[in-house]
Amino acid sequence: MKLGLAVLRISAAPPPTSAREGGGPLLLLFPSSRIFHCESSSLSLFSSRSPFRPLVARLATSFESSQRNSIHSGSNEDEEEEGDPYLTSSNPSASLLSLSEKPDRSLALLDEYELEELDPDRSTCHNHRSGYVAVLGRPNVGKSTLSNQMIGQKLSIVTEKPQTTRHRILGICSDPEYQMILYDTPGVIEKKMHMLDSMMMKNVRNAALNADCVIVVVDACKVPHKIDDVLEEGIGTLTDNLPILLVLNKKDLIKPGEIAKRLEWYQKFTNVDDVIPVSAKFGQGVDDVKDWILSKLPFGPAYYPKDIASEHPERFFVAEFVREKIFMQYRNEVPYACQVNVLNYISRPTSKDFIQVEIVVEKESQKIILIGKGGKALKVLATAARLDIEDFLQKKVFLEVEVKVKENWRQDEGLLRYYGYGGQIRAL
Ligand SMILES: Nc1nc2c(ncn2[C@@H]2O[C@H](COP(=O)(O)OP(=O)(O)OP(=O)(O)O)[C@@H](O)[C@H]2O)c(=O)[nH]1
Repeated sequence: MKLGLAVLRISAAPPPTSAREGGGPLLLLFPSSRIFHCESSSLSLFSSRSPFRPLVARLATSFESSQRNSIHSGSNEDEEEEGDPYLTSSNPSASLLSLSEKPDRSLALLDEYELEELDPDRSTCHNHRSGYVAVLGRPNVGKSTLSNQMIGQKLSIVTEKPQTTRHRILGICSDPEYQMILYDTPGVIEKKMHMLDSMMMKNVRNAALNADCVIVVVDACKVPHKIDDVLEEGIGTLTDNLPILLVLNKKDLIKPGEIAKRLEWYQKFTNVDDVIPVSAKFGQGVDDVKDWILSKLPFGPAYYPKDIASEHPERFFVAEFVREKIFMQYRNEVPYACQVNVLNYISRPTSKDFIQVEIVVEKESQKIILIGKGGKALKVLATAARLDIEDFLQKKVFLEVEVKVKENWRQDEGLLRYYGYGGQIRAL
């Protein structure tokens, strides 16, 4: 394969005032002699201090395709009219990253330019395993807690409320010997109240399409139950081909004798390959789960550079942190009626980064609750979110939060796709 050396800078909207501290031109090896040199940058994604350097090759492809789309739609009015109104060339941030495509392993191999792994012998990968794992289960069973533990970093927000996870979150756990790519998925629900629920469940299913093995998490505190609903919703007809592990989570909350009984029940009455009891919250049994996954992953090179933990951009996690705080601070229906969008993310080398966030709610009454008397509640929320975001980004930020009403956004397919529930998120 012919290699090309590229300097990649992908533009974000609006363009940052300048490159972020600690960033710099990024040298990449591409599997062609073509040179990418796109103006401006969102070097926040590639900052040497950030662990979240998304798979640049995919972003480049995504950027390239959005460029192609703009040119194409500009030359063909009919097609532009038929297209998604949110993704036209007038929306410069329409660079999309598909969450259902597996990246090309050979590209990931080349991306590891920084590492000695460019050693040509590595392509044989006799001892290296890599693959995808779908983490499925009903709401609130501890899927996100388990995924975070395995990755060793908080990528998915965790609250005591069910259905916190809305997106399929891809987390990458790497070691010199392996790379496991985990899809933390929204909890499987049978009753779909909104279009949002249906789209979330479709994303659960798509996670299994890529999977080399599946983990079904159940809550050890609950009376043992069949997991057919989870398998049907999450895997569909793929059941025969995929190794399945049942993780009996929250074992810290029940007596050892009870754990043994539950293990026996699940081994007897579910059609899974193995059952492992864990306490995801306290990290007990998590290594056993990892060992099981490793035994099921195929041999082959890594899909992603070894030093990244996710391919979601930083702005995705910023929005998730705000959403987590909403779940923690507000009650009843309000958190479920909220959608958080990052409108602006501007890196400023001489002052704090500027992040502008909107919280979309469905009703004026929800907006009033969110803001609180004299804006107090919103201020508490923004402060709590900012502290977590700063901790995550390892730098100070200026966070501006506004609340908007969009009636029935949970039923609006176009908006839902724009918000990233259609299996594609904005890359930058
Ligand atoms: N005691 C105990 N609590 C746990 C354990 N794992 C998760 N939890 C708690 O269970 C609640 C739900 O955990 P999550 O990880 O958000 O569950 P989830 O399955 O991802 O939830 P959804 O977003 O509804 O899909 C949180 O309050 C966690 O702290 C565990 O091993 N032991």
